[in-house]
Amino acid sequence: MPIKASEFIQNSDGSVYHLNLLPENLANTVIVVGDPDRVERITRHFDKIEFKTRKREFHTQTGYYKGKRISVISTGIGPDNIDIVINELDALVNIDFKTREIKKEITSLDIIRIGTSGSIQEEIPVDSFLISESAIGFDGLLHFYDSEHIQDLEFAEAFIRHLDWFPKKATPYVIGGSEKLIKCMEGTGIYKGITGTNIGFYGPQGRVLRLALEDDRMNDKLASFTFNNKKITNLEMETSAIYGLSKLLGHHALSMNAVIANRAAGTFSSDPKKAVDDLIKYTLEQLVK
Ligand SMILES: O=P(O)(O)O[C@H]1O[C@H](CO)[C@@H](O)[C@H]1O
Ligand SMILES: O=c1cc[nH]c(=O)[nH]1
Repeated sequence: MPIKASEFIQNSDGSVYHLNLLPENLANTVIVVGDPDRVERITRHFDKIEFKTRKREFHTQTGYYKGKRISVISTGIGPDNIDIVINELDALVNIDFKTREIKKEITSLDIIRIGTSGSIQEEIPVDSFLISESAIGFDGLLHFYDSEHIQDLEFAEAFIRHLDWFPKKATPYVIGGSEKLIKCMEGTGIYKGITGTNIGFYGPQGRVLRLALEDDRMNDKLASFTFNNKKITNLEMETSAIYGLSKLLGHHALSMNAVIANRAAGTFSSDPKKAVDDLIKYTLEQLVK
């Protein structure tokens, strides 16, 4: 049965609604970044760019790095955008754009996020790199999908108890990153940890400018929580949603974080652009090693 016009939406040229892409425009290795300007900062290292498009915050370039075909796509900020990006990436490989039916053979993408993040552990300094071994989502997105079978429910329950989590906030969910991609990306001096994904940059990450927080001890409690000897290391705004939707759809996903803030120490990188550029170069090299 073809998927209805209101559910799987194609533009007049046949491309998918928000990303503006046709299946042939996408490589099977996809780098996702928050900032649209970061797309070019990645593809300037490419040997060749074969395709470029942009719509809203979703900028895409596909090309070759040392012979490997890679697409780079910006997601903009937040898990709501990730819902769009991962569903449309999956549609590009797993829905037939002519018949609008789900394909019999499912294709698995490698999806690597290169993002910025704030450390909540004092010993993880600014300008370091961190691989998100798993993610804890405070955003609630995954609960709209049939997803309990892929969540680490025990971890989430221990977390809720430790933080005395306010029940009007979304229930936290925990999802692992791709083992295959962790092996590909790990290296000397690269931290590994559990990344907290937040629905905002200020209050949801415990930042206070003029507004009081529901729990002003939240970041201390986040930092002191341990589960199976693992700690929550850093906060950002996309990884749990990427991990959750990718796992449900059968894709491999991993987040690489440039730590630009250290929340425990109250410090911020003096050159965040350099930290991101260094992480871009590292990640590209690991993909072709
Ligand atoms: O640098 P990017 O990839 O945008 O990631 C981080 O930076 C943004 C907030 O400044 C959020 O998107 C957060 O996840
Ligand atoms: O502290 C930080 C830094 C970058 N991105 C975030 O979401 N938080």
